[in-house]
Amino acid sequence: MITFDAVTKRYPDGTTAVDRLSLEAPTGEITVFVGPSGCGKTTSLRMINRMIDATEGKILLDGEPVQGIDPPTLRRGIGYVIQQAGLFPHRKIVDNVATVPFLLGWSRKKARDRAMELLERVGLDLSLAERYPFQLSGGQQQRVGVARALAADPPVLLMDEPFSAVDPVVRTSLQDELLRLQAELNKTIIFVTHDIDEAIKLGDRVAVLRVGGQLAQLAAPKTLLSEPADDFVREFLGRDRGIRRLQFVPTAGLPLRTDLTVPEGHDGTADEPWLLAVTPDDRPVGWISKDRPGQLEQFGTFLYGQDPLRSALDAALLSPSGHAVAVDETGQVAGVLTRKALDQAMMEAADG
Ligand SMILES: Nc1ncnc2c1ncn2[C@@H]1O[C@H](COP(=O)(O)OP(=O)(O)OP(=O)(O)O)[C@@H](O)[C@H]1O
Repeated sequence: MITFDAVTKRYPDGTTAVDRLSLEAPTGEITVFVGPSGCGKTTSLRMINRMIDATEGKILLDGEPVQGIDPPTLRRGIGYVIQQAGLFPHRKIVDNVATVPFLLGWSRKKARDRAMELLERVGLDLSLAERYPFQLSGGQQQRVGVARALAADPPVLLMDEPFSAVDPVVRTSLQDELLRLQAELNKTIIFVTHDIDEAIKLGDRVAVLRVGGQLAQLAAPKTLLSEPADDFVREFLGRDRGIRRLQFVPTAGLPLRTDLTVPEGHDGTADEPWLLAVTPDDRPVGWISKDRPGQLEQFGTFLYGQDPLRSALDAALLSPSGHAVAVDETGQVAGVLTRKALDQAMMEAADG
């Protein structure tokens, strides 16, 4: 566990970057620091591995003040990932990752084997191992940065806006990869971002900081969205806070209609305005409208019971029928969540 106990950082020019920050980042969890530019996120992060020293207060690592640990020893137990990956430009990818284990006294072969294992773990093609950083895309470099930070198997990982320099698609896949890795590794991670969506997706807990370096709120993402502590947090969360909340509402147990599916090629005659055409093994093909029976209209699906209500809403909005198609893990239709049932579920979510 990492503990901030009334930590203040004043720079020599008088700027108070962090102001009496107190919080706990539990072991094995991702704690996200989020807030507007200049609110002290990076300063807070760097005080943990003593790249910056606190002016007042204490930071404890499993109860031990970091101020009492010499920086090289401290940093051996702390991986650090930054925005532009910060790779050594003249070393091959495999050697970038092997550097830390090698410095820790591992044999060159063992360090390289470990590096290859980690490159695979972060989802990189091993054929890239012999390349130099400039021969990789930004997203690939970022994965190498994560592999390198994990090389010495540190219990703590500090990540400073690690995914903000890549495009949104790559960014989403890096986020997914981090969550997948974390489910295996259970590191204690502090993750800095200014992107509230990223904070909500990745954080077990999210600390919202305001300019001046004060903690505005520390809460689980769901609580943050439903009970923002004050106007600053509410505003920072943005206008679509209501939609984001649906991310945390389960679809398990929602009533599905199973009488709206018909075999492919059906002529659309029924009392229903919309019917869902399915293959013989129950995979959705398209919606048939009573008004345009010869035409298949597009549909949207969500994984029933696993995807949240936000995905069901998205599926409904993707289709002119306004209904969402619920599928199971095999892709077969579990039923149809009608617009009416969806509206009901959203109303209940807003009340709760
Ligand atoms: N070396 C320094 N000397 C003086 N002031 C500094 C120094 N480094 C940072 N600051 C100031 O401290 C405050 C917090 O900076 P910090 O980099 O921690 O913010 P941040 O939340 O990480 O910002 P960003 O999202 O823009 O990276 C800012 O007002 C910044 O200008």
